[in-house]
Amino acid sequence: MNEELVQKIWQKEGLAENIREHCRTVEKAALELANRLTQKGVKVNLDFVKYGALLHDIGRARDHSVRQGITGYEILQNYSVPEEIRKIAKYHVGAGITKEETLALKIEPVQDLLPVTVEEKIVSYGDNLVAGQKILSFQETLHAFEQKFGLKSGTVERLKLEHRELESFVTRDEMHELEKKAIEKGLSIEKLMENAGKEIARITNEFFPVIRRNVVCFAGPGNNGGDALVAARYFKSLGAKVSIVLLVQPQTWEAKMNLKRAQNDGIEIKDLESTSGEIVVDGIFGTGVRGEIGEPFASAIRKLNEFEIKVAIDVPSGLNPDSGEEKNVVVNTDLVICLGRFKKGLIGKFQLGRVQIADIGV
Ligand SMILES: NC(=O)C1=CN([C@@H]2O[C@H](COP(=O)(O)OP(=O)(O)OC[C@H]3O[C@@H](n4cnc5c(N)ncnc54)[C@H](O)[C@@H]3O)[C@@H](O)[C@H]2O)[C@@H](O)CC1
Ligand SMILES: [K+]
Repeated sequence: MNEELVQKIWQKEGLAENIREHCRTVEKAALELANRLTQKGVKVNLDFVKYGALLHDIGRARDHSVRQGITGYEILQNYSVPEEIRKIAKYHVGAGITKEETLALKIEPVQDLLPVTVEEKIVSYGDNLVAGQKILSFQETLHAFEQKFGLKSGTVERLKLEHRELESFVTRDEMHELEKKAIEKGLSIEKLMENAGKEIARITNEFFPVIRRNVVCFAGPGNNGGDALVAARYFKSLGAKVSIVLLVQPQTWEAKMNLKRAQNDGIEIKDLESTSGEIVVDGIFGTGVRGEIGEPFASAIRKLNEFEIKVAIDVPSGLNPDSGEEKNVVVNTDLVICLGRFKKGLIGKFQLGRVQIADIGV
């Protein structure tokens, strides 16, 4: 891939001059963001970002509808452009488009058009920040999006998620600092854990209604397990049939306390072997995971992966929260609910929207 090929494609497809200029501005915004991420140790392919930005609007040579991303993808199939760059064009429109929205907008074929990789998200987000030839701040962009799409629209929600993933993520240590500051301000781990459990149940229920369904909460030794024990109580109050799989006795005071509360609430504790259900909540390990995963945790992760719907608390167990490296076993999650902030190790790993952020007060 090189500049010459970009020029050739622009020329051959007859892309209007003002759109070419717009693409140059998006290239600038996207590369600035990509460089900031690289400096923070996030792996980004700068070529994909550069050429993806330059070609993201190629569909507009023929198509000015919301389908232009797919049209662009189709155009780029006629050239020797890497698939990673074609997909940047395909998924850049708005802050991505969901399958349901493609149906409503009559975009065919009906499908999710949501960015996944870090490069796809950078170009989609960079494009959103550009108004005409100007690069706006996130706040200015958010305001404009709220005016255009409505405060509670899916597009505005996804723009915020792009911002949280690309511009306000944290490492394990940074999260620890935020937690300390919250405690100095008068919050406690107990309160943060209560907030976390409540939000996990609420957000899960929004994606996968839990009423009358079997929800199994897997709890590991630390505070990630504590969150799962709190969530169990809230799932019950939402009408789910809840049980807990306790892999080891809780190790922290807050988790121990919440085990008692769950038991007092009449929630059943089940063995790993006898458990089954539809929705499973992964509270095995969060940001405190270290080294390889041994027993009984490795078997628990394998068992958990057999459930139909898998929701991870904070980080899928088995994933390094800073580097994103996968350990010997890892939870294949459908939805991750990050507590307080997006965790660095998850950048570029999930389709936009599949990582939600729970506000816990930090
Ligand atoms: N940071 C915050 O503000 C908050 C964090 N909370 C939760 O707390 C979590 C972090 O809690 P913890 O620091 O207790 O950590 P974890 O719950 O992630 O796990 C730590 C525990 O697992 C054990 N462990 C780690 N790696 C292991 C391995 N490979 N094999 C076997 N055992 C292993 C450790 O010995 C320790 O007992 C977060 O991910 C989040 O879910 C919430 O409770 C609310 C607030
Ligand atoms: K987890």
